[in-house]
Amino acid sequence: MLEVSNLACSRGDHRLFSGLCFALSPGQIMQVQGANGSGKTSLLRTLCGFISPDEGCISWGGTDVRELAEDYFAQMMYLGHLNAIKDELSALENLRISAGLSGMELSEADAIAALRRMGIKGRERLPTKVLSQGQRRRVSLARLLVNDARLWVLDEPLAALDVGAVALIGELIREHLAGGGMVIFTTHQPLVVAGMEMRSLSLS
Ligand SMILES: Nc1ncnc2c1ncn2[C@@H]1O[C@H](COP(=O)(O)OP(=O)(O)OP(=O)(O)O)[C@@H](O)[C@H]1O
Repeated sequence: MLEVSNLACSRGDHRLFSGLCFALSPGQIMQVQGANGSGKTSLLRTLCGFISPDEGCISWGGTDVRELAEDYFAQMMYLGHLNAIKDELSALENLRISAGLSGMELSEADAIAALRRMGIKGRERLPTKVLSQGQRRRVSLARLLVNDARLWVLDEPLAALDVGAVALIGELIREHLAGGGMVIFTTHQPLVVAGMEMRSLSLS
């Protein structure tokens, strides 16, 4: 379980949020809502340990994530709103390298299967710089299919996706939750995850 208590964060001299408390259990999904600049990305990055909070505690399974360090990072998958893929490398290379960086060996066949599920069939070996924005986003999201992280932290996962890909992400999230995973995410577009209660947290 992820537990957040009394979390406060500032960027520059501006306090974005304070006194934030919530918990996320296996099978639960939570959407972080708020206007542009309200601090959604900052909250997600704080949960991932990229930003140190001003105050408060983030714990995973009852232990402070600062103590768990790598043990926490190994159970978490963060996808930022930038795709974090290398333009010169193919979709296949990007996916296999990012799996390797997470400590997983991903076979070419498994990588191709993940990319095909994400609709990248026939373009797996092209440099990603020649793919469309939506295709590049799909390559980035294919990482969700090839990791066993319990906690998915997704910043604007639907950006640039067409209707079919949005539905696919909804299905991937549903499968992840059904398997005991947890998801915290932001989006400015509607996301439907069939049969799952969507919790929300609003920043102002
Ligand atoms: N490194 C930084 N230094 C100073 N201010 C920052 C920094 N990073 C973010 N901010 C500011 O913090 C505020 C919150 O930014 P953040 O990206 O968390 O918002 P957001 O809710 O995700 O916005 P959006 O919906 O536009 O993506 C913004 O005013 C932003 O300018």
